[in-house]
Amino acid sequence: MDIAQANDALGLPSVLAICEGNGGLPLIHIDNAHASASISVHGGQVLSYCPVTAKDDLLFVSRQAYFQPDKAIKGGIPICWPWFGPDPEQRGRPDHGFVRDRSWQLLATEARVDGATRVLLGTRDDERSQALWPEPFSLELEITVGETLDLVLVTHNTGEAPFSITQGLHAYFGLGDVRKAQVLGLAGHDYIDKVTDGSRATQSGPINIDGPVNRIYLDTTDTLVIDDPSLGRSIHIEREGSRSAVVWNPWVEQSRSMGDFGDDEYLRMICVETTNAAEDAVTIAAGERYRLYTSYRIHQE
Ligand SMILES: O=P(O)(O)OC[C@H]1O[C@H](O)[C@H](O)[C@@H](O)[C@@H]1O
Repeated sequence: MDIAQANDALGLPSVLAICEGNGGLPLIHIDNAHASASISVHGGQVLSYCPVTAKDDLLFVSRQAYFQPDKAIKGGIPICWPWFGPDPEQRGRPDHGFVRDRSWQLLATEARVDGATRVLLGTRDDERSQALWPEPFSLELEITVGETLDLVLVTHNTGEAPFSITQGLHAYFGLGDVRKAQVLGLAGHDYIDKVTDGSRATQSGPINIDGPVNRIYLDTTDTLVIDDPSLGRSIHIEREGSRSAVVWNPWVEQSRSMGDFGDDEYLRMICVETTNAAEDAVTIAAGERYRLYTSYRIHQE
C-alpha cells in the first residue's frame, strides 16, 4: 500500500490519516469528537480505542507483539476466520485461520454526521487462501469509531456451493489487574473447557480469574460485562450473529511459552471473544452473506 496515495484517496482531514506503523505496516489513525483509535491494515485489526471520556485504552497489545508481514499481531482485535482455534482438519494449517496474518485492503472511509468515523476493510480469496481453503469468498470488516467501538464482519460466499465457517473477533481487553476482575453475563451457560481437554461444565456466578482460563461458552447472546475495579471501569460487549463466546487468559505457564507475549502480561489483559465457535459454526449458502456484529462500550466510574 502506497501511504501517500492512500491518504489522498481515503484520508479525512483532521479526523483520519494513514501512516507507517510498527515494522513499516500501514496504520490508520483516527481522532474524532468521540474517541481516538488505530487500526492496522495488516490483519484488519483494531489496535487501540480510547473514548474521550475514558482514562485508559480499551485494548491490550503485547509489548512483544510481532509486526511482520507474515505474522499475527498479539493484541487488539485479531480476526479469526474461517476457523476459530486449531486447524479443524488437523492438516497443519495455522491456528485461527489465515486472515489475521495477511494484508487487507482499505476500501472506504467516512466521517459521519454524528461525529463517528467509519472504516471499511476487505480481503478476498487468492492463491494463498485457495492453497489453505478452497472456497471463493469476500470478507468485509466495517469498523465504527464513536462513543462505542462497533465491528461488523460480513462473510460473502461468492462461490457456487455452501460452505461452513467458525470465526471470532478475538478482542484483547486491557485490565488493571486480572485477579480483581470479573466477567459477568455467562452464569448458567454450559462451556467447553479447553484447559481440561474439552470437558464440559456449567458456569455458576461470575467468572473469576485465578488460573489459566480457556473456555467456549455455548448458547449465549446476552450482553457480557467485564468488571475491572483496578481501572475503575466496566466494559460492555453486545453481540449479534453469535451464539458463543470465548474467555481466555493464558496465566503463568502459557505466557512463558509464547514468544510474542511478556511473562507478566497475563495480569493486564483478558480476551472475551464474540465468536461462532464449536457447535455454533455457521453455514453460508452460495451467494449469501453472514453478518457478525459486536459493540464495545466503556463505562468509566
Ligand atoms: O496465540 P494465539 O494463536 O493468538 O491464540 C491465543 C488463544 O486464542 C483463543 O482464545 C484460544 O481459545 C486459545 O486456545 C489460544 O491460546
